[in-house]
Amino acid sequence: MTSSADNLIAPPAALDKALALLARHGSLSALAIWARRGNRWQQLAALGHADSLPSADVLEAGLAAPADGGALPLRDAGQAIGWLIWRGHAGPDLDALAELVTGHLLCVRLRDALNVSQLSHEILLDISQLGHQCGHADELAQQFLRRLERLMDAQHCYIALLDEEHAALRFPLYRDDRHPLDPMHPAADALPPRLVGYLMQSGQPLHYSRDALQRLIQEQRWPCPPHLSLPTSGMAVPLINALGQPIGALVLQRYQDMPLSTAEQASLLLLARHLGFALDTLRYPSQLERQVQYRTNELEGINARLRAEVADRQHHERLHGVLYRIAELTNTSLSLGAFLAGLHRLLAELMPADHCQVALYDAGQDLLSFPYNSGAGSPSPRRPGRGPIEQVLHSGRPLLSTGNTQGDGKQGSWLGVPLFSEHNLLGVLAVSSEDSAARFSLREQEILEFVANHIGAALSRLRALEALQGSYAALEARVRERTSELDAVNAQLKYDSLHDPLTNLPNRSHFARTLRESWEQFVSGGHRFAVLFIDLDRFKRVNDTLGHLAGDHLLFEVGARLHRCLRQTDFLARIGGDEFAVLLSNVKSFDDCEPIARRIVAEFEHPVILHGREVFTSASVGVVLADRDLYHQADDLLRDADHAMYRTKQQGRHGYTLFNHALRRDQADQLALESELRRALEEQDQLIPYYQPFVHAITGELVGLETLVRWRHPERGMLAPATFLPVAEESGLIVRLDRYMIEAACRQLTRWQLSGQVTTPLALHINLSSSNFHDPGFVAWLTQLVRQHDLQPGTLYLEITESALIDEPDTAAMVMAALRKLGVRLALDDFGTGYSALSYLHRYRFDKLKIDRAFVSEVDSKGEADAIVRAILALAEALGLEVVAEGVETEGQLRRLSEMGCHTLQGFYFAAPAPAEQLDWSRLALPLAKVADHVSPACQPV
Ligand SMILES: Nc1nc2c(ncn2[C@@H]2O[C@H](COP(=O)(O)OP(=O)(O)OP(=O)(O)O)[C@@H](O)[C@H]2O)c(=O)[nH]1
Repeated sequence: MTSSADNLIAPPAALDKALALLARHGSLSALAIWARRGNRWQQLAALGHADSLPSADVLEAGLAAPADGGALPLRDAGQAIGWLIWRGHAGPDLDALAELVTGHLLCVRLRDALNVSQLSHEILLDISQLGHQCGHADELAQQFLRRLERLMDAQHCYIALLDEEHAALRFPLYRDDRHPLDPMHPAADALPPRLVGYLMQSGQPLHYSRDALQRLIQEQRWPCPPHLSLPTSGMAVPLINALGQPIGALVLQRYQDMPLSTAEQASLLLLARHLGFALDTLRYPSQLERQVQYRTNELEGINARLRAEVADRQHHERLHGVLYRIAELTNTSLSLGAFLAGLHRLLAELMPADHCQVALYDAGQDLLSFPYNSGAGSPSPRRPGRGPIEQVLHSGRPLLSTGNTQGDGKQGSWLGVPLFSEHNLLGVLAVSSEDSAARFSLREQEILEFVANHIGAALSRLRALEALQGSYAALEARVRERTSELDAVNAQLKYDSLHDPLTNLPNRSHFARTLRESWEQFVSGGHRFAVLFIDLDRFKRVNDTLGHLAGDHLLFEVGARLHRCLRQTDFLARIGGDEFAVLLSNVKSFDDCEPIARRIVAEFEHPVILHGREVFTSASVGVVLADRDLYHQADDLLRDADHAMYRTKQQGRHGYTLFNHALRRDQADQLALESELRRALEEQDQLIPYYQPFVHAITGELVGLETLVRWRHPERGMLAPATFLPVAEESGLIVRLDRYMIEAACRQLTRWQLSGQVTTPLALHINLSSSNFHDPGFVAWLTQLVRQHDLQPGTLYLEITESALIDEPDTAAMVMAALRKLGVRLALDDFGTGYSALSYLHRYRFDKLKIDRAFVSEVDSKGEADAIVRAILALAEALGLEVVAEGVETEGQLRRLSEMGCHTLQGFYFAAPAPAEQLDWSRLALPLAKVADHVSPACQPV
C-alpha cells in the first residue's frame, strides 16, 4: 500500500488503485471519479464504460444519477470537491472507499495548488525581469500575456497605461473582441478607458460580476449601448509604480460562465503588482536614475513654482504700487488732461499699452469726444459709428480684439472697458498695442477696469471741482460786483451824509468834523484859523413872496458866491436853512479875516435873478478867531461866530462882527441872565405882570387890559422885556414865561372880579410866543386854567406876532384852531409892520388886529400913515375884526383915530403899564373928555 505522501507525489496512480478496490468490492460495469480543478470538473479516473456515465457538471446541476448505478459527492468541509459515479452494484465498502478517494482528491488539489504556485513564482520572476529585457511597453505586454496564459484563461484581457506627457491612456495590450478599441487612440467614452480611469482614481482592485458591472455603469452614468455584451465576470487591478502611484490597469474578463477562482484573483493581484514594477522599470532604467529623475522633476516643479510665486509677487507689488499711484493721481490731479496722461504713463508700466484713449459719450448731443488720445493729437468730437469703442458703449462690457485694431494695416491687440460714474455709463477707456506678439488677457482687463473706475471717480470729482470752481468764480464775480455796488452806494451814502443836497456844499456834520480836525492841529502847534458864521437877512421873505423854490435857488446861488469870495484852502459849508459857515485856514489875526468878511458882505450888493426878477439880499456875518487860551473845544468857536453874527443882526444886519472881548463879556452876561431868569420863574416876586388898559375912544371906558411882563431883578433892578425876552427866546424859557404870565393874569382877573373892580366883560390880552405852538400840552393846559379860574374863555385874547406865523405856519394854524375851539380869542400884534400881513388874515382867523404904534405915532402928522390906518380899518371892517390902535400918546392921535372909526385905543395917553396894585381904577372909569384932562405927562413907560 502506498502512503499518503506517495499519493501526494503521484495522485493519479492512487486513484487508479482506489478504482480497482471499488471494482473488487462490488459488481460494477462502469465507474468514474471526477475532481474540481479550478472552476472546472475533470474526470480523473475511469473504469469500464465510464463515458456512458453522466458528467459531474450534470449531477451538480441536479440531474439524477444513473438508475442502474449511483453517484456520490465527495466533500471536503461541506464543499463537493469530487464525484463518484457508477453503474452496477457498489458493494458495502463504498463509503470507506469514497473517503479514501476524497483524500486522494485533496492530494490532487494540493498538488495542483503547488504546481500553480510554483508556476506563479516562475512567472512572477520572469515578469520582474521583463522590465530590463524589453525595450518597449508593447513588447513587455505581449511577453506578460504569454506568461499569464500559462496560469489562467486570458482570452479577454487588456493592459492600459497612462501617457503622462499627453494626459491620455494607451493600451499596449488589448484583447477583447466584444469591445473593439483602437489601442493607440482609444475613444475616451468607451467602456475600457472609463473603467481604467475609475480604477486609477479609486486605487483599489475590482472584482465584478456582470450585474455589478452593470450597476457601476449606471452609477457612473457611462454611456453604454443596449446591445453591448458585458462579461459575466472580471477583475481589474490598478498598476502601481515603485512610488505607489497608479500608472495604469490590468483587466481580465470572462464572457463564458467561468468566474475567476480565488486563486486566480490572488495571482492576478500579484501579477499586476509585478507588471506595474516591470513597466515602471522600463520607463526608468535604473532605480537611481529614476529617483534622480523624480527628484529633478520634483525640484524643477518646486523651482518653477517658486519662480512663478516670485514673479507673481513682483507683479502684484508692481501692480499695487501702480494702483496706489493711480489712486493718488485721482485725488491730486487738478486737470483732467494731466490726470489722464499720468494714468497712461502708469498703465504702460503694467501692460503693453502703446496707445491709450479715453472717449466720453454725451447722450444729449449724441457725440463722442476724446479728452485723451495718446499719439497724434485728439480726434475732434464725432457721432458714434461702428468701431470697437461703440461696441463697448453699446454692450457696457469690456471688449478684447486682436488683428488690425488701428485700421492702419498693422497687427495688434486692443482692449476697451466701459467708464462708469455712479452707475452712469460715461464712455470708454481703451488701450492698444502694436506688438503683434502682445496679447491682453483677463488680468489686463481687470487692471483696466480698476483704472476705469478711478477715471470715473476722477471725472466725477473733477466735474464737481469744475462746477465748484465755476460757482466760486460766479460767486466771486457776484461778490465783486456787489462789493463795488456797495462801495459806490457807501461812497454815495458817505458823501450824502457829509453834504448838503441843495448846494452840494459840505453840511453841518462835515463842517463840525473839519473844524475839530483843524482845532486839533492848531492845538498841537498848527496854523491858526478862523470861523465865519453867515446868515442871510430876511430870507423868509424870499420864501414867502417868491416861493420855496426861488428860496432854494437863492441858497444855491449864495453858495456859489460865497465860494468865489474864499481862497482855495478855505472850507465852506451850509450848516442850516440860510446859514453858512467858513473855516478860514492859516490866518494870524482878524486882519487876515476882515477882507474876506468884507468881500462876502459886498458880494450881496449884486442882485440875484430869481424867476426873472432882480432880488437883493444881504448877509450877516460873525467872525471868530481860534485861540488856545480862550477855547477848550472846537464847537465853542462856532457858537461864538454865531453870537457875533447875531450881534450883526442886532445892529441892523448886512455886515460883519468880530467876536471880541466885549462880545464875550456880553455873552457871559446873557448866560448869567438866563440862569437868573430860570430862578426868577421859580419864584413869585420877580416877574411882575404889568397891565396897560385899552380905552374906548368915545366913552373913555375901560374895555381891556394888556398884560406886559416886567422883571424886578434883585440886583439889576427893574428890567424891561427887551432886556431879557431875547434871552428867554433863545434859551427856550419863553414857554415857561408865557405860562407864568397867563396864569398870573388869570389869577389877577379873578381877584379883580371877586373884589368888584371888574364887573363887566373885560378883554384880557396876553402875548403868546410862537414857541408855544410846539408845546403839545399847551391847549390842554390853558383849558384847565380857564376852568380852574372859572373864566369866560372869550375874555382872553392871545396876541401873536406875524413872525410866529411865518416860522411854522401849519403848526400855528393847528394850535390856533384848537384855541378858537376852546373859545379863546386871538389878536394879531404889530399889524402893518409885516410884509405879508394880508395873507395871514386870509389864512388864519383872528378876532382882533392891533395897529402897530409906528402908524399910530404918525397918524396925525403924515398922510401916508393916515391912509394905511384907514385901509387897515376898512379891511378889519370888511373881515368883521375888532381893531386896537396901540401907542396912542397924544390927544391929536386920539381924535384922529377916533374920527377914522378906531374906537379901542391903548397908549400912554391913557395909561402907562402898571402893576395890578398901582392901577388907578377911578381914573380908568372916567369918560373920554375927562381922560385927556387927567393924563400925566410924567407918565412914562418902564
Ligand atoms: N427855500 C428854502 N428855505 C429854507 C430852507 N431851509 C430853511 N428855510 C427857511 O429859511 C428861513 C430862515 O429864517 P431865519 O434865518 O430864521 O430868518 P430870516 O428871515 O432870514 O431873518 P433873519 O435871519 O432874522 O434876518 C426859514 O423861513 C426857513 O423856513 C431851504 O432849504 N430852502
